[in-house]
Amino acid sequence: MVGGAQLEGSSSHQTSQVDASFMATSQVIALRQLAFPDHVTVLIDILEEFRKLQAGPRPSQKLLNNVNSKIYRIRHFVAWMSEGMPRLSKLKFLGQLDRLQGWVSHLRECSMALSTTLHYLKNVCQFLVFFQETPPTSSCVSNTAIVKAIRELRASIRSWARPLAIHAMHVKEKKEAALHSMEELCECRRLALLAIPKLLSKLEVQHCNMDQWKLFGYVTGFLASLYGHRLGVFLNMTDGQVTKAVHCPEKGDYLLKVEEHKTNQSFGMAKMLLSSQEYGWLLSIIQIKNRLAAGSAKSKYVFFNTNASPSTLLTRYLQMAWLEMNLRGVPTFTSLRTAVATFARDRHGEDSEERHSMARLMCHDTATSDKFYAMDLKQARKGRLLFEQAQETTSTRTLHQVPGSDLTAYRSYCVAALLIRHKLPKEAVVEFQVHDWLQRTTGTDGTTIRLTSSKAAGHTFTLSQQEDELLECYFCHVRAEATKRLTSEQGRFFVDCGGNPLTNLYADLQRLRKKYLPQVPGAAVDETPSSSETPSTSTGPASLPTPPVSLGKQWDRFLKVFPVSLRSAPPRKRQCVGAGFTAHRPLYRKWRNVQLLERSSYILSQAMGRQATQPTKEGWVNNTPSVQDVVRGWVAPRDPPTCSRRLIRSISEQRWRGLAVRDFGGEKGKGVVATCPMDKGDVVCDYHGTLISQAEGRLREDSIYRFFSQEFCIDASSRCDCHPEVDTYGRFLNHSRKRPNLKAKRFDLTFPDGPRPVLVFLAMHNIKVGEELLWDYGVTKTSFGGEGKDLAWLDM
Ligand SMILES: C[S@@+](CC[C@H](N)C(=O)[O-])C[C@H]1O[C@@H](n2cnc3c(N)ncnc32)[C@H](O)[C@@H]1O
Repeated sequence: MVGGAQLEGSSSHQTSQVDASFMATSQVIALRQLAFPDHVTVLIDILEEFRKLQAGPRPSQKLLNNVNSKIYRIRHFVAWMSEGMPRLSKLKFLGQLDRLQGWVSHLRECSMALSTTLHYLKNVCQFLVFFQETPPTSSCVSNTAIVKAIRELRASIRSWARPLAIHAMHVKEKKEAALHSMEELCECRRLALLAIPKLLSKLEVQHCNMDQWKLFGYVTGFLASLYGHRLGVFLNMTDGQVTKAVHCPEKGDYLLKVEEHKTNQSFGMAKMLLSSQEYGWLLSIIQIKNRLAAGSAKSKYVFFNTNASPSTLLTRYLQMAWLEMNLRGVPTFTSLRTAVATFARDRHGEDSEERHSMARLMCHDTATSDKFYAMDLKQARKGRLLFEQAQETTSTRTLHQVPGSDLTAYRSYCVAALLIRHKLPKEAVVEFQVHDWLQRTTGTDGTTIRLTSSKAAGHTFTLSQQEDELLECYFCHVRAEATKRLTSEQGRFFVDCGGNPLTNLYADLQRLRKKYLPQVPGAAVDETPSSSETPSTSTGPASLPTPPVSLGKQWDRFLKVFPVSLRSAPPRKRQCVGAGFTAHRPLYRKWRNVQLLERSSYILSQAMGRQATQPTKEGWVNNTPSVQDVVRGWVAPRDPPTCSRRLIRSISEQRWRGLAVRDFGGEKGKGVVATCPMDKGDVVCDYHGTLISQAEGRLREDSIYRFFSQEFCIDASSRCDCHPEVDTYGRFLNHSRKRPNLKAKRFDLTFPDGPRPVLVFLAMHNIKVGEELLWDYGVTKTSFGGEGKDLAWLDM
């Protein structure tokens, strides 16, 4: 028996390097150490051939390392199989089944990681397959023996699959438990923003190692929790790279590029866009270094050491800062990276362009991570949401648990932004159209909106990005919620909670005034809410001395601590106070209201089924909905969307809900977008025009607004005689072959003036606010003898 050192001293230089690193690991120490028969040249040759085949013509360093590891494992196998055997050059020992079984049991007995054992088995199996295909001429081992050996190894590999899967599950579980939350990452940056300037000023007055390390911890923690860069990126960041960062004077930011890091071969330089403040931190660190003793000043690295090398203890410094910030767990750069990459995937979707561009910035391989990332609660929740959304109807797609008063308050902020910040006259805000919103243009200085309705025509204003987001959120959620029950709407941007155009803007302003300026003497406070809206009861100054913004935050926290469910008991005063909610009464009242709403809807949903349930049977002791509560929540069932009476009315009056025409410009021109969520199967509108025969349709002058069905033609080239005052929607619907969300369906309806066929568009799946409505015109570039061969959009 020979020691491990002899195994290292193999003929190949590369192998010996790998062996050396392997020898350091406990698994190898646990493996029975055997002598590889170096004197058997046929073995050396065949191993060398195998190595070449595995490495291919131009192997990367990583591949070379992997191949060396493979060879190492095969050498171990050969050493085991050949030990004490005669005439080794005949290679008969390779087919010794009992020896092979002994080797497999030996692997099992060693305290190796499961995955490592599996590597041994797979590599040897691969080698034997290679051997079977290209046996050396001196080989006397029979093909049957090799086949049996391969079979034995494959059976072993299969038997490891299950324990390995269980092991992988445990690893994932551990990862789940260690994943930092998004709140932690944000909190880290918030606290770092406060701590870094203080540390910098302290270091300016007097240098102290502890402060310097903490500073490194805070700065790297800040950047890593945002960009998820590897430790190596911070270790290798040099003064030169900082001073050479690309500066954008207009925006005041800097693009910093770090050349040396683990994956620069695949991703190039690691990049970070820094604000001037963040960039200033790095410059200050460099200045601190230059003021210090010569040793540190020699270091070219930003996160310097007392000698010229980079600071190797950055992870320790990060952990020090983390501890000081009182955040959960013990972070490493890898754990922050995992969290950042997980949130990017959860937020933007697995295959989204946003996720991939974030991954490119953080030099991160999404394909590998998808294999190894743990599914966390948030992801599971998101998955559930997908299932729920797949079965969602408009009636269930509500802003759950957001009281009407809060929705109204949100609108008030939007109105106030336009009236007060942008100084728009009242009529302009009242007349602001959905169409104007959809036509807004985005430039470097913000989003510009041009008002077009007669009373407001000529008004133009520019919103900041934040204001744009505020209004977009209002449009997509609050307005969409308000208008969802309407059968048609007038296209005004600001509507009350019943979806009607808003006229009394001052009520909105008064509402805000009442919230924010309760003590202004003589401020005329209009106590009456606009007719169809709920007054904002929970936020009045008398009932709630704390500012309304913090109430919102408190409510979020309150809900987290005391989640509302059908069965949960309202929190007691002691519990509220214990959890830090001193002014708990309004929160408690709100909690009960939310539960009451949930319970009423539950009773209603039960009553729709076969067995109506009495509230008392649910075992609810208090906060039980009364008959009035339940009745209030009841909505009369709507006619099915395709009910002919309803269709005839909508077509005759050209009243369609949730549609707006948007000008996309260019070749595409106008199109129609949804301003309200729509459900699969919803009737969207008809293709409105003059019904003529196919033959007549062909005789008329060419038009892009003519619809040919198999039996008739609808001509929408000009406004129709029945609605000369409106631009009907159907004619503006654009085409998509690959992503249509509407399909055209023929209905035969009897109108007051007689029966006739109509073409109606139905939603093919649930449609979101802002989505363009598209249907497949049924033509491709090759249709009509290739007439449209130059029209790229036909195939899109
Ligand atoms: C029925 S009209 C649709 C409304 C039209 N976009 C407009 O502004 O009046 C059909 C014409 O719209 C244009 N169009 C339709 N779908 C398109 C698409 N996906 N991309 C570009 N142009 C499209 C083509 O010019 C087509 O002839």
